[in-house]
Amino acid sequence: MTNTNKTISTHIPGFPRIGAARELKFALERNWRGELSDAELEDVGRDLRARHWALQRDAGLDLVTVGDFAFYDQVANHIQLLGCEPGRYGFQPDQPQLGRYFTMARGRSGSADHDAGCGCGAHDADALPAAAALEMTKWFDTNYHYLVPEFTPDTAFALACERLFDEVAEAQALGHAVKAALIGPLTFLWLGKTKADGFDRLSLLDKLLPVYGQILDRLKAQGVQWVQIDEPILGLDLPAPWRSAFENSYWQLNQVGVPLLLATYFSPLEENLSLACRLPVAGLHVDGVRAPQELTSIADWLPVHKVLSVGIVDGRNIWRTDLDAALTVLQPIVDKRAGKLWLSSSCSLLHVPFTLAAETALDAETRSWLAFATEKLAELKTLKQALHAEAGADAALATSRAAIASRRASPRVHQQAVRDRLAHLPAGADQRRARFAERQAAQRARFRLPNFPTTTIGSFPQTPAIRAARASFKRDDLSLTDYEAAMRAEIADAVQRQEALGLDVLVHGEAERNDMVEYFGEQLAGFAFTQHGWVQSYGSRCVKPPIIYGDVSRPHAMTVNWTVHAQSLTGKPMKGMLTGPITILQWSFVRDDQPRARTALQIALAIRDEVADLEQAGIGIIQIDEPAVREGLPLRRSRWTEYLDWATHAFRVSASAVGDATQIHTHMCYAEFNDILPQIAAMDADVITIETSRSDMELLNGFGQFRYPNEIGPGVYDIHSPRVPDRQEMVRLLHKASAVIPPANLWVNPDCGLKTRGWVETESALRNMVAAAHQLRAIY
Ligand SMILES: CN1c2c(nc(N)[nH]c2=O)NC[C@@H]1CNc1ccc(C(=O)N[C@@H](CCC(=O)N[C@@H](CCC(=O)N[C@@H](CCC(=O)O)C(=O)O)C(=O)O)C(=O)O)cc1
Ligand SMILES: N[C@@H](CCS)C(=O)O
Ligand SMILES: [Zn+2]
Repeated sequence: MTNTNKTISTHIPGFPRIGAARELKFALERNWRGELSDAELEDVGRDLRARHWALQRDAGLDLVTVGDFAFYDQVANHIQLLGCEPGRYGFQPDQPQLGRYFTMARGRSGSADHDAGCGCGAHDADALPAAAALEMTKWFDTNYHYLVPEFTPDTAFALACERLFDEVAEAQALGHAVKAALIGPLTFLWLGKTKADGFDRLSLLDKLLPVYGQILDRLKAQGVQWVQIDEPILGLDLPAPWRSAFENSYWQLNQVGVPLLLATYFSPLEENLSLACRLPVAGLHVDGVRAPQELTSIADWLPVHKVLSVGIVDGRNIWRTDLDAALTVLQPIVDKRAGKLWLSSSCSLLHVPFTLAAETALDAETRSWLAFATEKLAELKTLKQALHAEAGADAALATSRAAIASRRASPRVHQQAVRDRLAHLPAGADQRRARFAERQAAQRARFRLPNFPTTTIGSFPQTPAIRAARASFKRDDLSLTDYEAAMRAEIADAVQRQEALGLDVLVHGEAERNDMVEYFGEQLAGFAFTQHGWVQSYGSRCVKPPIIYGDVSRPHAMTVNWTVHAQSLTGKPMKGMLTGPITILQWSFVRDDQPRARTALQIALAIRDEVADLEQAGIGIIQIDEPAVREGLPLRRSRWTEYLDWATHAFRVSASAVGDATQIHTHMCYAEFNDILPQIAAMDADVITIETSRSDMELLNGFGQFRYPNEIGPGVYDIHSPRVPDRQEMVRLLHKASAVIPPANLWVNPDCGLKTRGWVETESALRNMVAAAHQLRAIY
C-alpha cells in the first residue's frame, strides 16, 4: 500500500514566534519601557529564530521557514520590506528602522502615545508630530490582528529593508535548507486600505510587482531552496479584476527563476481552483483541513511537474491528527504526484500554542488528545515516515491510534443531560416574551435613566497589582480568601470611581477575570485550560484560548457573587457582564467531532442559566458580549446564511430567558458590521454598544440607513490609545450619531473595555465623556 520510491518532503507555512515562554513578549515590553536596548531585542529575536529553526530541523522537516518572524506583525514587516511606510509618519531616512516600525505599530504623540504597559516615552525624543498607529484588524477569520497597510494613489514601493535577507543568511549560516516566506503581492494589496474616493488599490500592482521581482532576485542570489508566497485571498470571493491579476503577476514573478510555492489556506479555492492550479509557479500549497473535498481535484488538475503541498495537519486547532485518516487521504495523492508531494500544516502554526511539554497540570487523558505546534512537527514526520513505509512510524502511529480511540470513547466527552436538554429545547426559547417597544417601555419605567445614558463596556484597568495578586494566587502564595478579598476591594474601588464620575449604569470592572473567554472556560464543564498555551493576538499581547473537548454545561453560577457584591455598593444599576456563546466558541479551540453550531448552542444554554441567575439575584441590566460574531463569518459568502442563522439563534437562546423589564445589552468591536446588520438586529438585544469612534462614526451610518430598531451606544472614544479625548470631540461624534439614530435611542460609552488602559487616562476620558453626555442632554 505504501510507496517507497516516491520521496515526500515536509515543511510548515510558519511557526509561532512568541517563544515557548513568551520570551518575545517580555523582551518587547522591556524594550518599550526602555529597559532593553534595540540591539538586545535583536539578540532575543535571533535566538528565538535559531531555536525555532532547530526545532523544525530536529523534527525532520526538509526545509525551515524564514520570514515568519516579526517583532510585531508580519504584515508590518512587509510594509517596511516594500518601502511603503505611510507618509503621514514623516519618517526621515536616517531614522532607525526598528523605531519606525514600532511607531507604525503603536503610534506616536507629543506626550506618550503607546499601548498600556509601556510607559517608555521613547518615541517622543524625535519631536515629530503626533501620529496614530496603523489600524489593526483581524487576519482573515482568526483571532490574530495585523496592521493594515495604507495606500494612496501616490504610494510608491521600493526594496527598503534588509531584515528578510539577513534572516535568510542567519538560517543558512546555521546550516539549514531555507524556504523563505512572503505575503504575496495581491494579498498584500487586498489587506490594505485606502481613503481616497474611487481609488482602486489594485492599480498599485504594476508599481509593486517590480519590487517583488527584486526581492526574489535577492533570495535567488542567496541560494534559498524555495520561496513560499502566501496568497490566502484565493480562498475568498474575489472580484473579477483581482482574479485576473493573478496570472500576469505570477508570470512576471516566475521569470526570476527561483522556485515559488504559492500558499493558500483557511478556505476552499472553489472557483479559483483551476486558476491556482495553472498559475506559473513551481508548487501549490492547499489547506487540506478546511477544504479536504478539493484535494482530489487539485491532485488531478495540478500539472504533474508541480509540487503539491498538502496542509494535512490542522494549523488552526490543537487536536492530535488522526494519522490513519490522514494516511487514507494522502495515499491516493502519493500515487498521483510521483515525487512531487509535500506534507505540511494547513496554515502557519502561529495560531496554536508552542508546546504541550509545558502543560504539566493537564490530565494525562486530555493531554494525549492534543498536539500544539511542536507536536504537530512530529506528526508531519510520522506521516512522512509512514508513507515512505519506514518502520520508525509504527510506534507513533500506535500512540496516535490509541489517543484517537480514547477521545472518541471517553465518557467525559459526552453528557447525556446536555444532549437531552438540547433535544428538548422548547420552541420559542430564543424569543423574548414581548416585542422591543414593550420591553423598552418597561425598562424605561424601571430604570428611569436620563437621555444619553452613560456606561462603559465592562473592564477597567487590569493593573499590575491585580495581575500580581492573581499570579500569587495561582502560585499558591495567596490564599483563595485573600485573593477574593483583594478582587472585592478592586471592585469596590471601581464602583467608587464610577460613582464619582457620575456614570449612569455601572460595571464591576472584571478585575477577577484573566480574560473574557478563558475566565468562563475555566468554570464551564466540557472545557480544559492550559497553563502556558499562549497564542499571539497582536504585538506583544497574547491570549490563552480554552479547549472545548466535551459537552458544555455550567456546574455553578460564574459571575453572580461578584456582580451582587458590586450592586450592593451602589444605588445605580450594576450591569452584569457575560461573554456570549459565539465569542466563547470563536476564541476557544473547539472540538472537531460535532458541528460548531451544536457546541455554540450548548454554551448558549450555560450562559442562559447565568443570565437567569443574575436576574434572579436582582441584576436588571445584563450585557452579553459578542465581539467575535463578525469574525466568525465564513470566508465564503455562500456559507454566511447558515452561520448567521445558528449564531443569532445561539445568542438569542442565551439572552431570552428574562422578563421584559430586564435589559439585555450586547457589545461588538474589531469589525465592520454593516454587511450583517439584519442579523445583528435579529439578535434583538435591547441595547448594542459598538466600536465606532475610529471610523469617526462612519460605521453608524449603516445602522441609521437600516433603521436599526433597538437602542445603540456608538463608541465615542478609542480605547486603544492612552490619548484622552476632550469633551468637544465626543460632543461632535454624538451630534453625528444623533443625525442618523433617534437621539432617544442613543447611549454614551467608549468603544470597548478599558482593561489595557491605566486609571489616570481612563478617569480623565470618562470625565469628559460624562460631560459630553450632559451637554447633549441640554440640547436634545
Ligand atoms: C478583546 N480581545 C480579546 C480577544 N481574545 C480574547 N480571548 N480575549 C480578548 O480580550 N481578541 C480580540 C481582542 C484582543 N485584545 C487583547 C487585549 C489584551 C490582551 C492582553 O492583555 N493579554 C495579556 C494576558 C491577559 C491574561 O490572560 N492575563 C492573565 C495572566 C497574566 C500573566 O501573563 N501573568 C504572568 C505573571 C504576571 C505577574 O504579575 O506576575 C504569568 O502568568 O506568567 C491574568 O490576568 O491572570 C498579555 O499580557 O498578553 C490580549 C488580547
Ligand atoms: N466586557 C469586555 C468586552 C471586550 S470586547 C471588556 O470590557 O473588556
Ligand atoms: Zn470590545
